[in-house]
Amino acid sequence: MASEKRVDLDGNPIKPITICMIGAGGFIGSHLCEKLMAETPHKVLALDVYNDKIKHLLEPDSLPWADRIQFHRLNIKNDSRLESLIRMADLTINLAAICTPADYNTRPLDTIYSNFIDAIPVVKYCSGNNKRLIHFSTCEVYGKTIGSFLPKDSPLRQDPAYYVLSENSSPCIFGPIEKQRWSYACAKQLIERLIYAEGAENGMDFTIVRPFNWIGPRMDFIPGIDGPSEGVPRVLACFSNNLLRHEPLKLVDGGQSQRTFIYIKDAIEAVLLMIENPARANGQIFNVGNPNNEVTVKQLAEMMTEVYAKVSGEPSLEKPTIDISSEEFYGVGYDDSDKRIPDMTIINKQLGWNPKTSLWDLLESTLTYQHRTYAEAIKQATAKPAATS
Ligand SMILES: NC(=O)c1ccc[n+]([C@@H]2O[C@H](COP(=O)([O-])OP(=O)(O)OC[C@H]3O[C@@H](n4cnc5c(N)ncnc54)[C@H](O)[C@@H]3O)[C@@H](O)[C@H]2O)c1
Ligand SMILES: O=c1ccn([C@@H]2O[C@H](COP(=O)(O)OP(=O)(O)O[C@H]3OC[C@@H](O)[C@H](O)[C@H]3O)[C@@H](O)[C@H]2O)c(=O)[nH]1
Repeated sequence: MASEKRVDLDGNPIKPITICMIGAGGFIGSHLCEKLMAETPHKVLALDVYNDKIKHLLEPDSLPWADRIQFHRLNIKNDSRLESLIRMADLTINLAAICTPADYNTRPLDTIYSNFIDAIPVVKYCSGNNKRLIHFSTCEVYGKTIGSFLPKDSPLRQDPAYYVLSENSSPCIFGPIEKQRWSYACAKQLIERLIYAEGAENGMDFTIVRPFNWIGPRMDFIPGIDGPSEGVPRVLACFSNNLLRHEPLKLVDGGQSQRTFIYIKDAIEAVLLMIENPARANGQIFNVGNPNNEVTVKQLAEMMTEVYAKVSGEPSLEKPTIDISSEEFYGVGYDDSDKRIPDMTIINKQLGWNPKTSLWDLLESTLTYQHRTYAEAIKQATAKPAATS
């Protein structure tokens, strides 16, 4: 637990602060709250429309950190309490967003409002009240790699200069407007520019985080169990759902896109360093990812199938994957990032941070959690229709 002796990276004692965390009830928020409660003396004002993923931190009242976390159920679109909560805190962390790709092309208005318009008051209140802001952006702001425009057989595709994504030098390359997939990336890019401008013109203290596919327990939902049956979560939950239901994993356009996946617990270490080392983090944009964990989506599906068989003790299907077109899976207007390797130079220099967990290990702990949490509920849900017929 928190001790007076905790020091920052420059050896100065860390003073307890109050954090206004918007979107605290989501995947990343729940892990960040857990870390802050278990390992620091900081207080959290946790804002969200939901609190299911942090219930274990809020109840019972006898929890050792009960007086350091306070949940406020509110929608930042239309709640006048927002400014006073930001004013009560030393630091605001904004995680609130629509951030599932299935929504970007089917609900582009909600996506743009959520990621740009709704974030504007948060930036304004922080700037106007001289409060520090840590804002969650995304690796999607890079869009496609320069290399993806080269001929397929060009040797330059192997040159990192054509695909490694660097905060201060890589361009942001999106598809045409009719490819509404990019509504999210574009809204995130504009809010980054607004925050950067508040820093440049009005001296606001800010840090921008660009997460590269953070994954782990409590990510999204399992359709039909703790989310809508027709809902499409991000790939970890889609594939977990298929494995739990003994269905083949669906590979969008053959699963050739590449991603680097990082364990949520590694990534949260980086966020804690940003929180506690403002002098090193202010004014920075940080990639947070694990460049060593790169796979194609097809390779991810194969590895998840193998790991799930191990942790569940159930044999895998003879044909564990099937191909599906992006139009059938996501609808019209979908497009994809081809490859995402984060440059780690800046975060390494400023915060001395490096990711640790291999893809196999993070999948093993995550799929153990998925199996323990959902296997029984799925069994019951799938048994029901048979029992009533
Ligand atoms: N998980 C990743 O790998 C990843 C990658 C890139 C970017 N990000 C960014 O990180 C942030 C958090 O992502 P996450 O994975 O935890 O997503 P999440 O959907 O689990 O969490 C977002 C939370 O924000 C809340 N929220 C949304 N709109 C709100 C509103 N108007 N008022 C109050 N609360 C609201 C939601 O209820 C949810 O609990 C997002 O900004 C996302 O764009 C995440
Ligand atoms: O069942 C599925 C689901 C997804 N996929 C593919 O898997 C890849 C990864 O999909 P995800 O749903 O995790 O989302 P993406 O990596 O494309 O975007 C994510 O990136 C970072 C964040 O900003 C967001 O959380 C989200 O936009 C995509 O190529 C997608 O087409 C499948 O092949 N099958």
